[in-house]
Amino acid sequence: MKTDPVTPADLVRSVIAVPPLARAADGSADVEQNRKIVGWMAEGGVSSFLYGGNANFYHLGLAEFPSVLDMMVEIAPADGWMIPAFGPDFGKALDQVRILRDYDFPTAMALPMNGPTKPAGVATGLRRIADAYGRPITAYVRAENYFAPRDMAALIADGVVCVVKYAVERADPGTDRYLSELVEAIGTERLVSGIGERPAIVHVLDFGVAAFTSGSVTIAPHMSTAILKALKSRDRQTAEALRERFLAFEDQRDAHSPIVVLHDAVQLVGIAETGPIQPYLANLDPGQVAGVADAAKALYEENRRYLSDPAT
Ligand SMILES: N[C@@H](CC=O)C(=O)O
Repeated sequence: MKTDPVTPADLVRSVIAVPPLARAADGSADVEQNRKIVGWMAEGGVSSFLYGGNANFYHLGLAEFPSVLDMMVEIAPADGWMIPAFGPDFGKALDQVRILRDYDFPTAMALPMNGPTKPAGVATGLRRIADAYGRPITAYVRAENYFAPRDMAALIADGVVCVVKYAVERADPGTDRYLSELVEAIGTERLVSGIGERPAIVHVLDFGVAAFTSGSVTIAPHMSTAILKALKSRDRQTAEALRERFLAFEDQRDAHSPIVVLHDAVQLVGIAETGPIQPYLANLDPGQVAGVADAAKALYEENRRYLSDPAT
């Protein structure tokens, strides 16, 4: 498992997978099923695994936190970069990074707080959390002006933040003044696109961000890895043709909850038993299952076809 400090090169060596967290029927994190998920992605060229939103870390309590971190260490591939998350509120974040100090993860991600915040307060909070952790943290922005670009530049310059995951959704990802301001303030080498395959091409090729995170890579790791490869060689046409195959599944995720659909889809296609999702989320409603299963199986099948013949 990677334990040395994060460098810009780490961000581009693999798609940064954001997998679900499989749980056993009793609700405990299931080591063997999570190992299967990681192993499947590793076969597809993935070596970076971020346990954050899709693993529903938002609702992970303090008491369970160490056992889930232990599991991440246990299932990490030899060359794997495992990134846990903490938060989203400041108090839980501080408590969790005190636990994280006992582990060798080189960074951990601050989940974005979807509640009362001010940009200056977020900047101060991230600085205090990183101080308590004693290591640089990964920042995650999902909402316009969550933090000020100039504050983020200072946090990076001071070694407080080592990666920024950008996930503000736009109808047209090519029109994004906040992202432009962020690029202007912090550059691109520590900035990753954080909304999966859909906006990744525009973020990487047009805004210059370094790489991208993905949930659907859990279903189709070989094709997602191929998108990263195409982006690295600035082959937009290949990247777009591959991305097209993800969209029906991404539509299901957008329609019913990206986290829940991914969690249940991994089981529906037979990669692993993901089991019950932690409240306050809930598994798919019965009426949603058929549509999700169809789209997930189609994506999984596209990946299998790609694997047997990348030219198709
Ligand atoms: N939210 C995106 C990327 C992960 O953070 C996804 O699930 O595809």
